[in-house]
Amino acid sequence: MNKVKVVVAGPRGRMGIEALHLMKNTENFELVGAIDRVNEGKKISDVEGLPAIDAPIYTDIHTCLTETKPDVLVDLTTPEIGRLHTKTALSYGVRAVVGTTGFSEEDLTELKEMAEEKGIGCIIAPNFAIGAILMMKFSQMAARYFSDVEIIELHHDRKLDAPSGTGIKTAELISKVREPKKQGHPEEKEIIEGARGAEFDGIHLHSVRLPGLIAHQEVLFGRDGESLKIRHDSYNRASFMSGVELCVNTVMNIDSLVYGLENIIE
Ligand SMILES: NC(=O)C1=CN([C@@H]2O[C@H](COP(=O)(O)OP(=O)(O)OC[C@H]3O[C@@H](n4cnc5c(N)ncnc54)[C@H](OP(=O)(O)O)[C@@H]3O)[C@@H](O)[C@H]2O)C=CC1
Ligand SMILES: O=C(O)C1=N[C@H](C(=O)O)C[C@H](O)C1
Repeated sequence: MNKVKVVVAGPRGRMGIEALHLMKNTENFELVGAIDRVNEGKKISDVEGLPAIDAPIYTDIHTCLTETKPDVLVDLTTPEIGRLHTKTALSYGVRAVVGTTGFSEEDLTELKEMAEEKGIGCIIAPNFAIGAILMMKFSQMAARYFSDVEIIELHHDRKLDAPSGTGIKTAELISKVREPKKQGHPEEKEIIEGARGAEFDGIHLHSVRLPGLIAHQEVLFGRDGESLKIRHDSYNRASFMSGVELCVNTVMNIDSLVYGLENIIE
């Protein structure tokens, strides 16, 4: 069996550690390296808390990609560094699976062009959890009947970006089918700035950050005399790993950029 050779960026992070375990435990994946901003020259197994994998750690992505020659880079870092890693990987002809959130529309356009130019796959997935994908799909379905909707995303307080990638993706999917409208009272005023949350195409998005939370989202719909609430909860980061596995396998067989797992899971 030809194994898919993978490099993971962000191996000490909350998602990165889970991804290392996934690589170790999945028969057709071979972890050939990791990109970390510390631990240059060490093996993954030398770092306390990381699984027993002999693959080397690099601080420099260029050296890593040149020496390990991976098929796929899995990026689980921060918006700034993830953007740089993804562009670099594509420029080397390495496919990318990106879980990192916080990319702008311009970033997505640029990466799409790069992937097309190189004729290789790139998957940018704001959420890898199957339940979250269904939550987004169900919300899009409901928005055909309920044009009044508010999104509340709730995350742990170590999260850098707001709104979450999932919140933005949900608003994008809803806005494709929702009858355009400005919600709330036409003369509504914010007494404290931000009270009505962020707005995407007239859809209000609220971000909650609390210790103890992992990743949660509620999509609230209302119409005369009734309401509908669609909620998803990730209680651990293992919930994202079947999506990572699917993406690493899928990215090997596509030749352009896919933004969102809803385009892969029918
Ligand atoms: N798509 C999905 O389903 C999911 C996506 N995410 C996203 O994944 C990303 C990672 O999340 P999470 O694991 O919780 O975050 P963590 O903060 O736990 O991990 C981020 C990792 O990136 C590393 N990093 C930060 N800056 C740099 C840099 N300049 N160079 C190299 N490495 C760097 C950090 O290293 P250091 O410790 O040195 O700072 C850390 O190991 C986020 O964007 C998050 O939104 C999260 C969960 C699910
Ligand atoms: O930072 C997180 O934790 C998560 N980030 C992603 C997002 O921004 O939507 C996915 C998930 O919600 C967890």
